[in-house]
Amino acid sequence: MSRTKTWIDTPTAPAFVPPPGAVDAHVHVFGPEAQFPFSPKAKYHPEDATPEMLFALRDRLGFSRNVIVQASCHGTDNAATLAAIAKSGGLACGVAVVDPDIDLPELQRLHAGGIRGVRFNFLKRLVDDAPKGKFLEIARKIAPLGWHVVVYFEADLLDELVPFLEAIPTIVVVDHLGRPDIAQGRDGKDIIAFKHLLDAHPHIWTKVSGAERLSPQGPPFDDFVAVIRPLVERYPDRVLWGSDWPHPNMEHRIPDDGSLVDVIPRIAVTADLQRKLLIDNPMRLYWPEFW
Ligand SMILES: O=C(O)/C=C(\CC(=O)C(=O)O)C(=O)O
Repeated sequence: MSRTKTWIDTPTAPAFVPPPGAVDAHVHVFGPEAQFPFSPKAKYHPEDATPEMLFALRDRLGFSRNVIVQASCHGTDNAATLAAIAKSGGLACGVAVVDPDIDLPELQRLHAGGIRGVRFNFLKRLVDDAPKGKFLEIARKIAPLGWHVVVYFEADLLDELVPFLEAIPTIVVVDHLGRPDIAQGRDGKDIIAFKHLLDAHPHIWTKVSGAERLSPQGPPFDDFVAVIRPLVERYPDRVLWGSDWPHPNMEHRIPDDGSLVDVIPRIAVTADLQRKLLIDNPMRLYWPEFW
């Protein structure tokens, strides 16, 4: 598999200036492969996207902190994510991918390394299987540590996943809004179903991220803004935002991170909403000791 590069080295500086202390709550690191080889089961083979590159991007975009989410290309070996957190000087936390037989000492090691959640990935193009029963076992094990669960699925799976999401005993954060079809508009069936889910389950949060993946129109993402702004206003205390750098699998539509940041003030239109989205909500979840 040839290695793919899915990011711009020097993105545009955004016009929007995030408030001091803002958290970019969905990023990844890849490798470096020489030190942290990719999983034999990886479905893509990215170029190295190192912690140093991530921290330079964080500063360029005007953010203070990152949440590093273990990407599927590293499987359940969280070493690259942990190494990046360790290099961040306390400015990054992480979300791990773990096996169901993980024991308490290993969970405590991950906690000491800055992990605050686990991710369950349901995308068939990224993982071979997504065993709900085993995921629930993991969710029960991590709950006493005060961690939460991050779930990545596409809209066509939502109905089927509801009982599973209901059974998770922690906060659940849905990646990229459960990937609705934005072309359906703000009253489309995918968004209506997602609103029903959030209305009925106060423990379910969402990342209002992924404009570059979800918007058929592309920059400046007017279609995404029209559909997602009402959600930020409806669930102001349950939304997170992430750039998704280095944009895995986006080699054919590599986004400019500056243009993604400029979506923020259009979906969170007041200073109060921006503070909740970028500071209050992620800090409550990832750095509650400072909150
Ligand atoms: O990370 C993302 O936001 C999206 C991904 C990759 C991914 O999740 C993974 O590799 O674990 C995708 O849609 O290809």
